[in-house]
Amino acid sequence: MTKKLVLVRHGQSEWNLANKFTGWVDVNLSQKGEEEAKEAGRKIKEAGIMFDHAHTSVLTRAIKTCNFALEYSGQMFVPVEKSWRLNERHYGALQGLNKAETAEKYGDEQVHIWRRSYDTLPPELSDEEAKKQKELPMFKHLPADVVPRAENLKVTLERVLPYYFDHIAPQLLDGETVLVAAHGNSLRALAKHLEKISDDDIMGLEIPTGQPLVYELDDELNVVKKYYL
Ligand SMILES: O=C(O)[C@@H](CO)OP(=O)(O)O
Repeated sequence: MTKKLVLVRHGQSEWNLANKFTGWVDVNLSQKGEEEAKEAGRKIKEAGIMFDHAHTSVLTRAIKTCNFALEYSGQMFVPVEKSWRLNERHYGALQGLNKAETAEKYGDEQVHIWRRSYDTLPPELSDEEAKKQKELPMFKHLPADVVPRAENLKVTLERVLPYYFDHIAPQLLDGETVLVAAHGNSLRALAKHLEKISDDDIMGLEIPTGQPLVYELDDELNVVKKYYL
């Protein structure tokens, strides 16, 4: 039996709009982002997709996108699980900086490497910033060892996959239809695994905001079909 997994990258955030590196900073959706998330819900409804479970990160922009997608597809009853493991990739000391200004300072090439290379880490948070981050209510229950100071896609993949294997895959294997509302890079990590994309080729994969991406999977969770609604 074909299994269905739908990924939705959160709608445009206030920092996507301001062109700032965001990562684990908990910014809100922009007006346009809310509209994108509602539209994702309408598209899901139109496609007749009904979910058994939904998963999102602990960051507001993804949670709101998940809620809007469920509300506008008429299925707010669906149980939602939240995990830090679905958070955006941590952008380290780049968080809060403007992407264009950073490219002027360090060069386009360096910024492209920080943004899209599989295994180059961006500069880390300072001790003081790391301490402040750890005190935030959404992270204070996490062991210090798992709160990053910076992540590349490789590290992101390594913390997303255990969640996929333990929480999402078992539901798919039970024949359930699952929604994951998360972030550009946590979803790129998941897509890399599902589509068996190489470390080099993953640099070229972009997932647009607010557009539901459907994977149809076989009994061993291999992708048989992939399409955007
Ligand atoms: O700033 C971020 O956290 C991400 C996603 O918006 O940016 P990038 O496109 O560089 O991965």
